[in-house]
Amino acid sequence: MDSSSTWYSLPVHRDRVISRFPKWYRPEACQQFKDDFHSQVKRACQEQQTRAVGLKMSKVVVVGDLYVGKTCLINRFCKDVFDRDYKATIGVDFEIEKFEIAGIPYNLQIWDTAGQEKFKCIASAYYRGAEVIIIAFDLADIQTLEHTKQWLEDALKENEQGLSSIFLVGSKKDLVSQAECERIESDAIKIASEMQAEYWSMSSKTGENVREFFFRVAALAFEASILKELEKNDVPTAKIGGGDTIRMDRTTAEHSGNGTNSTINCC
Ligand SMILES: Nc1nc2c(ncn2[C@@H]2O[C@H](COP(=O)(O)OP(=O)(O)OP(=O)(O)O)[C@@H](O)[C@H]2O)c(=O)[nH]1
Ligand SMILES: [Mg+2]
Repeated sequence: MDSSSTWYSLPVHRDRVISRFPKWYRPEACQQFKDDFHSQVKRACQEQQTRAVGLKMSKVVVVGDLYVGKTCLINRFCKDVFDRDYKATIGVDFEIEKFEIAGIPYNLQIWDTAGQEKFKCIASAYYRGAEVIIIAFDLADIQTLEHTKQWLEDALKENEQGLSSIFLVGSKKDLVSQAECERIESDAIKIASEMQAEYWSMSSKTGENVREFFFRVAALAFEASILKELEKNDVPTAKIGGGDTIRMDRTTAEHSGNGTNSTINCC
């Protein structure tokens, strides 16, 4: 059996089953203020009419300054570990996470990119086809928040505007007081709304909000994928039941299932 079929044949872990729509972090910092799946999506899942979504892998790209904690965030969610020692990402890595959402199998390919300037050339080559862009900054280092707009701009150069869901993440919540966190959050939420991003604060050290965040990412990406699939074969109508609008795009996501984890180095 080759590595591409190995990850696929693994069963979905009990801890990756999402049956209820995951909530936002702060209502004023979320782009999709609703507490259930889209009616069309629910119907498609109940009738097992989700077409290729169960076979699909959605691409998530995590970007941000060096040392903000991107690798730790992914490792906390995917492996439930935290490493105090800094090991810079050289180029890019990825992890594949298998979910079951509303009874349908679904996979996220989570790309961890290097924040160091000298590796940017290679990391940016992997931004393309991102269904989700996560921009991370360090709550204990305000300068890293100032750089987030540039990271988003770079990621969007490789992706069509409006087609990727965007999340702004403040990391290392354990390093700041509650009062400090709230002060930084109010600035971050303003930036997030300019970016049309959903905002979250979290800590990879304590694990606070990490699982909740990735569940929210998975559920929103899953919903967007199903709507895209349904729209492919349907008459192109902009409005559907309940007055919800389906986005009318035709882009196909990049598929690259060559293992559960890989490192690509550069320069
Ligand atoms: N206290 C605390 N430290 C953290 C947290 N997340 C990451 N760190 C530490 O911050 C340092 C950098 O973390 P990484 O995850 O390697 O940072 P990165 O963004 O992947 O860095 P590059 O790969 O160079 O882009 C490490 O020493 C981590 O232990 C956190 O939530 N709390
Ligand atoms: Mg890293």
